Amino acid sequence: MRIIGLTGGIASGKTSAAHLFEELGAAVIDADQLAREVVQPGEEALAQIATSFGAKVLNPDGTLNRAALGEIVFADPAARRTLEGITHPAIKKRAEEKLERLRQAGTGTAFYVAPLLFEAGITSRVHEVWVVYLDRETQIDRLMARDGLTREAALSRIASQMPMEEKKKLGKIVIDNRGSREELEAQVRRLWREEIAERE
Ligand SMILES: CC(C)(COP(=O)(O)OP(=O)(O)OC[C@H]1O[C@@H](n2cnc3c(N)ncnc32)[C@H](O)[C@@H]1O)[C@@H](O)C(=O)NCCC(=O)NCCS
Ligand SMILES: Nc1ncnc2c1ncn2[C@@H]1O[C@H](COP(=O)(O)OP(=O)(O)OP(=O)(O)O)[C@@H](O)[C@H]1O
Repeated sequence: MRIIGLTGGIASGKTSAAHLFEELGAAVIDADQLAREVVQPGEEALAQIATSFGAKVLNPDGTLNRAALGEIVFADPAARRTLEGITHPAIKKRAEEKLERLRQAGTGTAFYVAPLLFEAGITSRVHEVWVVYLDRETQIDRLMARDGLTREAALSRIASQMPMEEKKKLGKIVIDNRGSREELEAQVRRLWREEIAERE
């Protein structure tokens, strides 16, 4: 099974691109989704987060208060590393399990969508890396609009990741998402045809 790592900066359009590939028939595993699964009530990682960060990162019903935790970790690199130390092993384990299931089902190509593919050193687990790219101002605008963040909060999230220009240099294929959704879709369709369908 060929595994394509799909990455890019925050709000670059990874999820949007992955949905389009999925509509065309691709198998997709999304690290952000796995990150949500591993902190569900009853999961070990949630208990560890509560121990490390205190009850202020929990909602009254015991679920994770993502906004409160986000405010802490995107302003403090040491806190972010603590959180990653808890969640990343659980995310990687779940990803391996899902990939194994796809392999057993005879899947030809699978996308592993992960914002921190480079930062977390997961590139060795995929066969090639594709990067969804966006210029900084468009990235700030889309991030503020999607998550209702101030410019300052958007900038601190962007600063917590490898700069997009660096990521762009490391991609075998770069999907340019500066344009419209239609332009994104056209690129995805072309890549599907030329890089996946014709090779399977
Ligand atoms: C801090 C948390 C609670 C904030 O939750 P929130 O719902 O606001 O954001 P969400 O999870 O949807 O992430 C949105 C985007 O933020 C960026 N991001 C998330 N975690 C990180 C991180 N540790 N470092 C840098 N960027 C990150 C990614 O681009 C991601 O796509 C959450 O992101 C989290 O648990 N992060 C740690 C797990 C992790 O590293 N996830 C990234 C995928 S491996
Ligand atoms: N070509 C486009 N034109 C306008 N808006 C877009 C385009 N592509 C994506 N968006 C919007 O930009 C925002 C970010 O896109 P998306 O959620 O796909 O990014 P992402 O890389 O998965 O982000 P994250 O790293 O935070 O998970 C979303 O609100 C999405 O609807």
